[in-house]
Parts: sequence; C-alpha cells; structure tokens
Amino acid sequence: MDNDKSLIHVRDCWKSFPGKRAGEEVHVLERVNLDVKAGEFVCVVGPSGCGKSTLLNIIGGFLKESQGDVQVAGSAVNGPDPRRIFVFQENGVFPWLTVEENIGFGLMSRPPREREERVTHYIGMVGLTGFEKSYPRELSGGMRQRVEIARALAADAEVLYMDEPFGALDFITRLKMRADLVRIWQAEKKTILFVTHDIEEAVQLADRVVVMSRRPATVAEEVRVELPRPRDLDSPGYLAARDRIFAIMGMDVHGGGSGDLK
Ligand SMILES: Nc1ncnc2c1ncn2[C@@H]1O[C@H](COP(=O)(O)OP(=O)(O)OP(=O)(O)O)[C@@H](O)[C@H]1O
Repeated sequence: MDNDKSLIHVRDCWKSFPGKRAGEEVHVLERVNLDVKAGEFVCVVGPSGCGKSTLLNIIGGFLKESQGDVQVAGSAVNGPDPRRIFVFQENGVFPWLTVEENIGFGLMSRPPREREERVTHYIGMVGLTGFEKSYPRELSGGMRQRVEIARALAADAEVLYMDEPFGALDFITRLKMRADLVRIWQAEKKTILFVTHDIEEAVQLADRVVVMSRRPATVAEEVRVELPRPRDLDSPGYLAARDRIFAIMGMDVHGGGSGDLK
C-alpha cells in the first residue's frame, strides 16, 4: 500500500524508553511499518507487552517515536487531535454527566438543535434509547462502552483508536459489542485502528490483522481477512485466518490455544 492512499502512515518507527538504570534503554518498537487506508478496520495483535499500546499512543500523538516517520492524513503527528478519538478499556465517560451530556460533550460549539439531533441519533445507534438521563454508575460496563463509542461518533471523529476497548467486559457482552461495532462501522465508514491480544476478536472484526512480534516488536506479518460480515465463527475461512495468525505467533491452536495471548 502506498502513502498516497493511506490515512495512517508509519515508516521505520522505533521507540525506546529509559530503563531503570542510568543510561539503560528498553527497546520496544523496532522498524515498524504500518499503513491504514481511510475507512479500513485494522486490528493489531501481538504478545503481551510487545508494544501494541505504545504504537497506538505514538500514532495517536500521546507518545513521540524515538525515530521514524508517523503521519496521519498527510501530516506529521505532533500531539493528540480531536478528530481522532481514543476509546480505552477503562471507562472514559464522565461520571458526573448523564448519557446525553457525555455524548454531547464534544459538541458544545454546535447549535443546540444540531447537538440535540446528533446526540439522539447516536444514542439510538448504540442502543441506549431510554437511558438518556442515566448516569454512568447506573449503567453496565457494556453500556458505558457504548456511551464512549457514541461520544466519539457524535463528535464526528474520522479515526477511532481503540485499545482493548472490550477487555473488561464479560464474554457474552464482548461478543455483542463486537457485533455492534461492526454494524456501526459499516454504517459510519470510520477508520478504526484496534489493539487487542485476542486473535479471535481480531479475525471477527478486521479487514486486516497486523501481527506483531515479541519485543522489540516489529510487524511480523499482516493477514487480510476477506470474509463477509457478520462473520460466521465456524466457517472454514474464519478458522483458516485464525490459525494462520496463531502459526505466525508460534502457537498451535489445536494443541490447546485459547485465542488469548496473555
Ligand atoms: N512510559 C514507559 N516507560 C518505560 N517503559 C514503558 C513505558 N510504556 C511502556 N513501557 C514498556 O514498553 C513495553 C510495551 O508496553 P505496551 O503497553 O505498549 O505493550 P502491549 O503490547 O500493549 O501490552 P499488553 O498486551 O500487555 O497490553 C512494556 O515492556 C512496557 O513495560
């Protein structure tokens, strides 16, 4: 994929952190290359601690690369940008605001009528109609994640950076959230860069799965998942993609792997 067509463009990205001892460095990323096209859904998987979040934070502008070229929409990343929103595992919603106030938070500069319409639209899209006046503490974990997703969508973010957004949810809620996210992504055509340690989640969601190596991490391989959505988790194509990623990670799924790399 060439730079002209990619919204996110990472070339030869290196990242080190200072180690515990003076002069020591912890090498986390080594020559990482990644391109994501507008509208693509890309998942990044890799062993625990390999540097997935570090890479996402560099692309999102929260960390600076040690070396390399990191661009989004044709410009070097120099800090966080309100057009590109993070959705984390932990609740990022404001506990003192209601659902509708949380979702409308980034829309204060818009005329009240438009703000109201957008909030109502996205509350409906994430299935929270009837909970407009509820506070986060009155909602389940899955519902709070829906509020966060709706907030990002209402603010018209062009890119969603998602770091294990469903990691804290129970299994059934996670499955439901994945299905909902795919439906929302198909309706909204946003670009999504999604970090997970769960290979099955990645294959269920992504157009392309970027598999990272152990630390210092680089991109070991990319696996394109060309399967119709919603995906049939028993289909030969799904199982083949999943097993391919396990093999790249040096794991044998038939020898008892769980799909979870932690
Ligand atoms: N600010 C920092 N200072 C020093 N080391 C750091 C810092 N941030 C991350 N690291 C180290 O960088 C490595 C990669 O961390 P990162 O959180 O990016 O990995 P990850 O692949 O997202 O992990 P996980 O799958 O467990 O969430 C880890 O060894 C971590 O300890």
